[in-house]
Amino acid sequence: MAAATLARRIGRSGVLPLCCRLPAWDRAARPPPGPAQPPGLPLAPCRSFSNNKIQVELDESSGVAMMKFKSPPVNSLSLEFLTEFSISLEKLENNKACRGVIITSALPKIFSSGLDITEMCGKSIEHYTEFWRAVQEMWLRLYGSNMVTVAAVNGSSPAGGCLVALSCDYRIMAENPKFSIGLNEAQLGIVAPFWFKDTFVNVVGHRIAERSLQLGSLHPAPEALKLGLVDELVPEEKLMEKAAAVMAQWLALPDHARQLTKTMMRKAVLDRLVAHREEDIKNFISFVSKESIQKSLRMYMEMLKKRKS
Ligand SMILES: CCCCC/C=C/C(=O)SCCNC(=O)CCNC(=O)[C@H](O)C(C)(C)COP(=O)(O)OP(=O)(O)OC[C@H]1O[C@@H](n2cnc3c(N)ncnc32)[C@H](O)[C@@H]1OP(=O)(O)O
Repeated sequence: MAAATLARRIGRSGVLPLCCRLPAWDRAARPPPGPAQPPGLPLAPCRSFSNNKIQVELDESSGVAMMKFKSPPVNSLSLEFLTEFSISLEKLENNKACRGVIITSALPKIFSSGLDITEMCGKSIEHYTEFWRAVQEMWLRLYGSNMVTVAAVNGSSPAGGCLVALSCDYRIMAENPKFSIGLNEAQLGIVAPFWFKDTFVNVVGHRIAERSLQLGSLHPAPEALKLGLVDELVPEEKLMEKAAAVMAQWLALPDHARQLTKTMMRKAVLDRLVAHREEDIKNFISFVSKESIQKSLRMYMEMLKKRKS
């Protein structure tokens, strides 16, 4: 199905951020999961669905879904990717058998390269509107999710990729100093919107966020740990095992208590975007339509290509 059609469908379905929905207290009561499953073993019984860019497998016995980004070369967050992402989250959220999701990448060395820059270059106002609505939708769903969300960051994760990780409940990163993470928008000559910033501040605090945002810093994994941008580092081969163990720990608590606490911590930030969604889209369009911004984005893309050759 074309991305535009999928995106329109989300728009028509009037999806509300989860902070505005009835919480899922009525989910099937489950006993706390046992010890984490050993790595490499297939999770069973398993329901899986796979779209073009994201693969999802739900282990119904543990209530844990594994979501893998698989959009080469760099898992950039295109309109199509974002639409699949939101739909996948919605499917899991509405599935009573699912209580948590681990988000990772199926590609080596890259978690996600952030928003697809080509979606912000030389496109129509209609396209920018649709794209930005899809970015908002993804964040509202992920940040407002009632599920436990664990990011297993197995590669670099700039800008929008970092936002995905920041929006989860817990971040585990592969301890490779070549992998970096951060909101580097300023390096592209663009500005992270207020809700990117709010999400960042909620994780690392105001001072660290301010410095990192102004400098557009990409932090190598060990530095990201020191700043609290990720919660722990583990050797790459242990990443999924650790993510499963962390998930089991979080799922050992009663859903309703954890979910109410999460809502209490995140609601103000979510509500702020919900209240200003249309204004935020207008701001994005007016910003990205500026010739100077278009020039910066084109130059950045050229720099990426030159660096390669
Ligand atoms: C305006 C309001 C604010 C909007 C907020 C914006 C948020 C964002 O997320 S903006 C995007 C920020 N992202 C980045 O700065 C990352 C840029 N990419 C990289 O640094 C690197 O590509 C990498 C570290 C992610 C991977 O490096 P490497 O493995 O060496 O791969 P290449 O650099 O050779 O890239 C392969 C291929 O992919 C293209 N590409 C990379 N990132 C993006 C992207 N974000 N959007 C679109 N395309 C991207 C890159 O140009 C290469 O293309 P080809 O040369 O055609 O193969």
